[in-house]
Amino acid sequence: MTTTSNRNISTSTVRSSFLPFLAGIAFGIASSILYTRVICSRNQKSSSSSSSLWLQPPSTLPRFAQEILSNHHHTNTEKISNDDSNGESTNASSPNTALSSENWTEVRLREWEDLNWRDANGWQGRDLCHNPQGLGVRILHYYYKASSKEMVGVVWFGPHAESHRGLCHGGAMTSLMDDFCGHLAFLHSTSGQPWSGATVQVNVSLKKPVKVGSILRIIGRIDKHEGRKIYVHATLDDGGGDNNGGSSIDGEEQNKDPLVYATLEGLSIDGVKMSQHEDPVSKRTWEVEVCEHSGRLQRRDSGWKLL
Ligand SMILES: CCCCCCCCCCCCCC(=O)SCCNC(=O)CCNC(=O)[C@H](O)C(C)(C)COP(=O)(O)OP(=O)(O)OC[C@H]1O[C@@H](n2cnc3c(N)ncnc32)[C@H](O)[C@@H]1OP(=O)(O)O
Repeated sequence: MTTTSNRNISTSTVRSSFLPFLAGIAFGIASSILYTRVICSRNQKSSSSSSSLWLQPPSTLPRFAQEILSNHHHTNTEKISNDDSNGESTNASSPNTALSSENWTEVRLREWEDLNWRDANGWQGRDLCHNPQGLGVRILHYYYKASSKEMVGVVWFGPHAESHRGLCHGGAMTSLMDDFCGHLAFLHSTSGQPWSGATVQVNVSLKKPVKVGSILRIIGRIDKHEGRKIYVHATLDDGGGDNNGGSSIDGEEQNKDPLVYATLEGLSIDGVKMSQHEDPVSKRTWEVEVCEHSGRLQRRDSGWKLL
């Protein structure tokens, strides 16, 4: 009797202490599920709200960019030449009038577009300003006019160029200026040495903050060529006019002066050999051809013909 009642007591004691234990475990599991769900949904919300940060450049470009792109059609289907002066007008003109001429050539370097070729030929990363997947400052197009030593580009300032909230680093604007100065010098090199030249001075005046997501215009020219020194002046602006691609309320096109964000006084040195590589890639030259797809004049590096 005593043994049975002891057993009953101990069974009920075990039950009474085990049940709260089970309830505790169940509560723990339920709270951890709830916690995980709350955290997950928070993360989903934050990732979906921050996903706008990872947007690529808009598909509809501002009017000035559309004009730059559409005014460079060329109907000639012959190969032009690999000489700087051939196939291009000798009439120097101001940047704005020159933009409507057909003598600008789109600049295309293989290492900007063909990332497999880039990886296979000695580059170790991605170009700061020309990475097609880049989210910092990205030059979408460069056009060059040899006769007037001018270049114009369409630039997108992506989320990785940010410094102050919603605004871009001055360094992003300066990187762009450095690139512009270097490429203008590479395009106008008279040293006769292929693949040579370097930017040595970039004096950039930052005039106005650039918002993340902006699409702006970079436009400039070689001012002076003294010996090996190439002096470049450039402006980063909004292209003027109605930059949203629309028109004014009464339907008339607005014709505003460009809003200037930065200016450059730069210096490049012609004929500097920056790469120690001795291979066909480092001996590339420029070739001007008509693109068989777009019918536009293009200035391509001869690397497009290499394996
Ligand atoms: C066809 C395919 C094309 C492909 C294109 C690909 C594009 C890629 C490119 C993209 C580009 C993107 C942009 C980039 O990222 S370019 C990369 C960033 N730039 C650099 O890293 C350059 C660093 N600097 C140097 O390495 C040396 O200074 C160099 C090598 C340039 C000197 O060089 P070198 O030893 O040969 O020159 P020198 O000493 O005989 O001097 C010669 C003259 O120059 C004058 N001087 C020199 N430095 C300065 C200075 N700081 N300010 C004012 N003046 C200067 C000097 O007084 C002298 O003048 P003078 O006494 O004769 O009057």
